[in-house]
Amino acid sequence: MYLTKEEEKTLEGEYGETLRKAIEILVALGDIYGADSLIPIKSAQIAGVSYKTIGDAGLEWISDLEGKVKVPAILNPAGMDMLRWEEMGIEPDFARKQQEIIDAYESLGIRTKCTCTPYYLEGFDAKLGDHLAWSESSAVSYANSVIGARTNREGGPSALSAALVGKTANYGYHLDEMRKPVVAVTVDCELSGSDYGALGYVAGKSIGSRVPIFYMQNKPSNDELKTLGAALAASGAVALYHVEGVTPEAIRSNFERPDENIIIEKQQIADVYEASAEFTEGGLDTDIITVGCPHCSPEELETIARMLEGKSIQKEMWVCTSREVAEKCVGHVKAIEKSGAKVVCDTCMVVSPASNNYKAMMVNSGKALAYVPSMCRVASRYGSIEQCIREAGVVDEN
Ligand SMILES: C[C@@](O)(CCOP(=O)(O)O)CC(=O)O
Ligand code: SF4
Repeated sequence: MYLTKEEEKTLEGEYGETLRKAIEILVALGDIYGADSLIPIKSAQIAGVSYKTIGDAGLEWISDLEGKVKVPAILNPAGMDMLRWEEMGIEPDFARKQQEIIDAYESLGIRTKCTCTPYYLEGFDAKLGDHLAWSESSAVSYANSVIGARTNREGGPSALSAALVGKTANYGYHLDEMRKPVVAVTVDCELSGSDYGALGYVAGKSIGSRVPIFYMQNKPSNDELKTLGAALAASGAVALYHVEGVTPEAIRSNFERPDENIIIEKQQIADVYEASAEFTEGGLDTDIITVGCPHCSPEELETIARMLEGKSIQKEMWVCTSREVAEKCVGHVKAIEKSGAKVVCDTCMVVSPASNNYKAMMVNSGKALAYVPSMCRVASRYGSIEQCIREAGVVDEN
C-alpha cells in the first residue's frame, strides 16, 4: 500500500507511540484487504464504549493512548444513561467504570456523545460520497444506504485509529465496485412502520453479508429505512443495501437487476409479530417495553409523544434516543415522561446491563428482537409502536 512521506514517518514512530500503533492498524487492514492507499475521512464513530461489552481490558487499552483525534469523533452507546443511571437500576461500581471509559475517550478529544444515530447530530451530517469510519452496524448501514456516504463496519480499534490519524484504508465500501447489488429482494406486500424491521429480521438471514437491492410496493421513510438497515445488520451482516427508486445510489446508478431473487411474502412478515412459545405456552408476561433501536429521531419522539399525550402506562417503558436529540425535543420528552415512560439517553436495551433486571421485553425493532435474547438473555417479542404502547398498559387520564 502506498504511504506518503508523512504516513511513513508516523509509522516509524516520529509522532509518538499512539499514532504509530494507530497507523499500524490501518496499514495492516489495508494490506489484508488490498487497499491502494489511506484516504481522508470526514468523521469517526467509535465502538467499544459500554463497560458491559469492553470490561476492564478495554478500559485499560483506551487509557494507555495519548494524543487527540484529527476529525470529529463520537461514541457508540454506553452501558447507561450517564445522568439517570440510578433510576435505571445500574450499580454504582458499574457507573464508576463507565464514567472512566467516557473520560478516557474524552481525553483523546472524542465528543462524549454516545449514540448509534450520529447522522442526527451537529457536525456529523454526512453526505453522498463522504468517506467515514463508523462502527455501529445500524449507523454504518444508514450512512452507506440512506445517505450514500462510504464506510466499512469499523471495529473499535480501527475506528479509533482512523480518528487519530484522520484517515482510513481505501478498501471495501469505499470503492465503487463493492457497492453494486448482487442479490434482489422482492417484497410481495405493502409495508409500514415496524414491518420494515420485520423485513430486515427475515431477509437478513438469507442475504448474509452481501449487498441487496429491494424492490418494494411502498416508498419507505428514512426512519423506516433506519429500522430496516438495523435489522438487516443484526440478523444478517448487511452494511449496505439499495431500494429501487428510493435510495440515492439506486436512483443515480440505475443498477442492473441481479439474477438471484429472494421473495418475501406477507405471511413471513406477520410471523415475526407472533410471540414465541415462551410467551404463549410458557405464560411469560412482558415486564418491560423498549423502543428506540436505533435511537429515536425527533420525528419518532414526536409520534410517541402524541400517542402518550394525556395517557399513563402501567409497565416499565424505555424510549431510547441520543442526548442531543432529547435536548432538542424537550416538549416531546416531557409528554412522554408525563405518561410514566422514561426517555433513556446515551444507552440502549442491548448494551445496558439494566435490561437484565427484566425477564420479557416487547420491542418494535427487528434488531432488538434478534439481540435482546442473545446479548441480554432476556426473552423478546415483536410489536408495532401501537402494540408496544398497548402492552405498556396505557390508560386514558382524561
Ligand atoms: C449492540 C450494537 O448495536 C452496538 C454496541 O456495540 P459495541 O459494544 O460498541 O461494539 C452492536 C452493533 O450492532 O454495532
Ligand atoms: S439501540 Fe439498537 S442500534 Fe442502537 S446501539 Fe443499541 S442495539 Fe445498536
